[in-house]
This record gives sequence, structure tokens and C-alpha cells, in this order.
Amino acid sequence: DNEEKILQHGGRHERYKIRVFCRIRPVNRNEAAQGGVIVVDKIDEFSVTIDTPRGQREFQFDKVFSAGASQEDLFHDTNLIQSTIDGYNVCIFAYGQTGSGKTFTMVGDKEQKNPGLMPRSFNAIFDIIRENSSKFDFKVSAYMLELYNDRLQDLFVSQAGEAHAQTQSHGQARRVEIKRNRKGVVFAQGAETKEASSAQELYALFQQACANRHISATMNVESSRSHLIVGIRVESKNLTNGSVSTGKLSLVDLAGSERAAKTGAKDHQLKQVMQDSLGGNAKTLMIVNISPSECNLDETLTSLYATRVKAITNNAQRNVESKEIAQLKEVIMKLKSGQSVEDVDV
Ligand SMILES: Nc1ncnc2c1ncn2[C@@H]1O[C@H](COP(=O)(O)OP(=O)(O)OP(=O)(O)O)[C@@H](O)[C@H]1O
Repeated sequence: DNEEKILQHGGRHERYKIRVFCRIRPVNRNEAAQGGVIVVDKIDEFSVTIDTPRGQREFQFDKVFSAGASQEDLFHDTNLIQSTIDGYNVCIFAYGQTGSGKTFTMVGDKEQKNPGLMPRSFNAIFDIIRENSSKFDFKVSAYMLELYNDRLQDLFVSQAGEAHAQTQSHGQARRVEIKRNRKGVVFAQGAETKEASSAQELYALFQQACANRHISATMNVESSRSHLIVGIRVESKNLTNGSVSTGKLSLVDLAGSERAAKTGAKDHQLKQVMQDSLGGNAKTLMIVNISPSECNLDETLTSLYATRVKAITNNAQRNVESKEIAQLKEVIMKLKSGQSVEDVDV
């Protein structure tokens, strides 16, 4: 098991090494037109070599996917959906230069003939829910954000809707801010959350969110400058003992890394979004996407050096609360909303 688990405190905490996958995309037409010289080679399941003018460099990963690897292969090896249901913070993100295959990996192609990790995760969440519905009550909700020029935009609020809301609130734009709760879990305060009761509903929410992006995710040069953040909360109540656990799956399609590096100083919000994923309490998987071609050699090397984070260990922690605490919270909620609290509640 490459998760390198060390159980502590009755299984509530585990040391979790951040996993890093490397995915090499196929040569594209543009690269073929420039000669199509390939400088990247997957030499075994865990290693890639890069031919540079100064000699060959070798990089190690938890897994390497060559140009022939399918979307199914990649999703199969991520293996983190059960953890989300079990109450962990899980983060999967794609890193790499513009055009290296981040969106293909996370979302898939435009026609969804080859769906990526997001739609596959949506399906897997509801498959697991269906299998366990006799023992647990589940609630799935999502928020979707775009981070553009260091500003967080709620993708469930259309820009037309936002303009209307600003008129109503005397020009005050609704703000989404990244905050951290007492357990250290990062959340997007002020972001609209929507419930979904099937994978299809979740996908429809995702499509609605994409329609509200600043720039369409395909074709436009500008697309590479915005980060897409999809957050999915899964709350499960154990029907036998009443305990409640809340897991969060964050799926992040980062902006092109070469631009992120150039505007690095301004990316404060991105740091907060990612802070519980890197060195925090999440189970994190980073996928570094690279081009195989000589013409992208410099960016490929930069990406590979930048993602050598194998030493970072997270303290993954389940978010479970006992039946008693869950009940107390319910009582407090009722009191706050002015309802009476019966003896049986406590
Ligand atoms: N593994 C792959 N197999 C087939 N096609 C791929 C693969 N990876 C990427 N592509 C294709 O290459 C093109 C660029 O990929 P993609 O849009 O995913 O790059 P990106 O890293 O998200 O770029 P940007 O930073 O500009 O958003 C797309 O047309 C995509 O379909």
C-alpha cells in the first residue's frame, strides 16, 4: 500500500505522504510540425528520464503514466473516493504548463468521450453511497470557484446575477473568502453550496459552473490564467451509532504553471486554498502533467523540479464527531433559530 499509513490515536490520525503522479501527454500536432523530437521517456512504473543538452536527468514519482495511459487507468490509481466518504479531506490537483493536459486529466475532453477525474469521481461517490445506503444517511453538497487575478469568483453565481445582487446591496460585491476552521479545515466562506442527489445532478452543477467562468475553459489563451476549484462535501451519518463524518474532496485544475510562477507574488488566495492540502491534514494527490517534446523541454524540467515534494507528509485526520456532539450542535441550532428544545433532544 503506497499510502504509507502509520496509524495513531486509535486510527483517527494517520501520517500520509503526499503522492505525486506524472502524466506524459501524447505529441500534439503543433509539436509534430516542429519536428516532434521526444525527450521524455518512462523507463519504469515510477521513473521518467529527460534528455537535456547537459545530459540525462531522472525523476521518481509514485506512478508514471505514459502517453498511452487511459483516463480509466489514471482514475483507478487515484484511489481516494472511499477516503472522502470515510471523512477525510482529500485534494487532487493537476499542475503543469499551459497545454500539458491538466484540463484533460481533471475534466476530460470537450465531448466527454474521455471523461477525466472530476466526472469519474462524481460517479464513484454516488456508487459508494448506493452500496452503503442501508447503513448510512448521506448528504452531498458542492461549491465551485474560479480564482482569477487573485480574486475568488463563486461559479454558482452568474455574473449577471452578481450585478443584480450588487445593485440590491448598494454596490457591495458578495465576497468569497478562504478561511480555516478550528480543526484546521480550509473552507470557502460566502460561497454558495448546492446539494446533489445523484452523479448526474452533480455534473449538471459542474456544467452550470463552467458556463459562469470568466473565460471558457477551452481554446482561449486566457483560460490558462485561471484556477478552477471544485469542492465536494460528503456528510455521512452512521444509522447504527449516530456518529457523523464529513469528508471533503477538492478537485483543482490549476492555471498554467509558467504563468503561476510569473504572477506568483499575487497568488495569496491560492496559497490559502491549498494550505490544508500541502503540509496540512489532507490526503493529497498532485498530478504533474508534462509534454514529451523537445520544444517544451525547459518548462517540463521546471515542472518536474517544482513538484519534487515527496518529503512532505500530511497528518490526515478523519472528521468524525460522536452522536453526542452532533446532538448538542442540533440543540444549539434550534435554540439559535428560536425553537424550543425538548428534554429528549439532550
Ligand atoms: N493524455 C492525453 N491524451 C489525449 N489528448 C490529450 C491528453 N492530454 C492533453 N490532451 C489534449 O491536449 C490539449 C491541451 O490539453 P489541456 O487543455 O488539458 O491542457 P492544460 O494543461 O489544461 O492547458 P491550460 O493551462 O491552457 O488550461 C487538449 O486538446 C487536450 O484534449
